[in-house]
Amino acid sequence: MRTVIVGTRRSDLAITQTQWVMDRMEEALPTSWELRQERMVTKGDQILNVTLSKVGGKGLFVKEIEQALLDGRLDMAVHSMKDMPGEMPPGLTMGAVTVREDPRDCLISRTGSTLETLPENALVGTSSLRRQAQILAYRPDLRVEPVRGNLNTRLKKMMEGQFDAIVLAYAGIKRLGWEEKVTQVLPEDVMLPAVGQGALAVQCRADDHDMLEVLQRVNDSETERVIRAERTFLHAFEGGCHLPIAGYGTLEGEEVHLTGLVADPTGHPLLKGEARGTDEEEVGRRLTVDLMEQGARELLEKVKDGIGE
Ligand SMILES: NCc1[nH]cc(CCC(=O)O)c1CC(=O)O
Repeated sequence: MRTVIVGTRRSDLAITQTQWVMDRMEEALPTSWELRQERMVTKGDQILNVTLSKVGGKGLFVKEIEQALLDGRLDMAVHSMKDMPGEMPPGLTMGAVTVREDPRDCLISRTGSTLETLPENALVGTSSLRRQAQILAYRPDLRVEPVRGNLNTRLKKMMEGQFDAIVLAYAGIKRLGWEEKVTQVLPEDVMLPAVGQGALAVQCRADDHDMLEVLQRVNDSETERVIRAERTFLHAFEGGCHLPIAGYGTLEGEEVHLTGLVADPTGHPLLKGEARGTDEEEVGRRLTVDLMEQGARELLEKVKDGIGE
C-alpha cells in the first residue's frame, strides 16, 4: 500500500493541470497505490500587481514545492513546463513530460477586435516581455502595460475597462474550458510561444524508482524531444520566461524543427532563427549560435540592465 502525495499550487489552473495528470496516472497505477492531492500556497501566488520580471520570477512558483518534495512532504508535483527553471536541485528529477496542449498564445479583447483590428493606441495587458516585444513588433501603434494575478483576475481587469485586450497562453484557457472567451488564437509567426508552453512537467525524487516507473507511462516521448530542443536553446541564455525570448519546436518526421526569437521589449530589434536536425540538443545549440551571431547576447544584456537584473 502506498499513498502518493501530489503537490499543487492553489490556482484553478494548477489544480486542473494536476488533476489532469492524476487522471492519466490512474490507469497506470499499481492496484495497491492511491493518489492524494495536497494544495500549497507559494510565495509566487501571493505577489499581485507587480511585473513578474521585477520580482525575479525565475522559479518563484517552483522552489517551495521542490523543498517539500525533498523533505518527503510531497511525492510528486505537476508544473507548467514554461515555469520550470533550467536546472533542478540535486535529488529531484523530471519523471515525465506530458503530451503538449496547444502551445500558442491567444488574444482576448473586450470589443472582439483581433490583434490586427485593435484601434490605434489600444491598451494591451501582459506582463510578459516576450509577448510585449512581439505585439509591438507587429503593431507599433499599440500600448502594452503589465497585468498580474491569476487568469480570473486578469480577465476581470480587462472586462472592467483597465485594458482593451489581454494575451494569455491558449493552453491554460483550454484547460479551464474558457475557449469561448478567446477572440483570436495567435499564429506562431506573429507570436512565437514561450519555451515549454502547453506542456506539463512532473517532478519527483530521483531515487523514487517505483514512482519513476509509473510516471514513464504518462510521458510523451515526442513532446519530450521538442521540449529538450527548446530548453537547450533557452538554457544558453540563462533566461527564464521573464526575458523576451521565445522558442518553439515541432517534429517533422524524425527531425526536430526549432524556431527561436530574442527581442528588445520595444519590438525592435527582433532577432529570429531556425534550426533542424535529429539530435535535439544539437539543434538547440545551433539555434543559440545563430542568434548569438545576430547579437542576441548584447541585446539581452541591455534588456537585463533595463529591468534591473
Ligand atoms: N506564466 C504563468 C503561466 N504558466 C503557465 C501558463 C499557462 C499554461 C502553459 O503555458 O502551459 C501561464 C499563464 C499564461 O501565461 O497565460
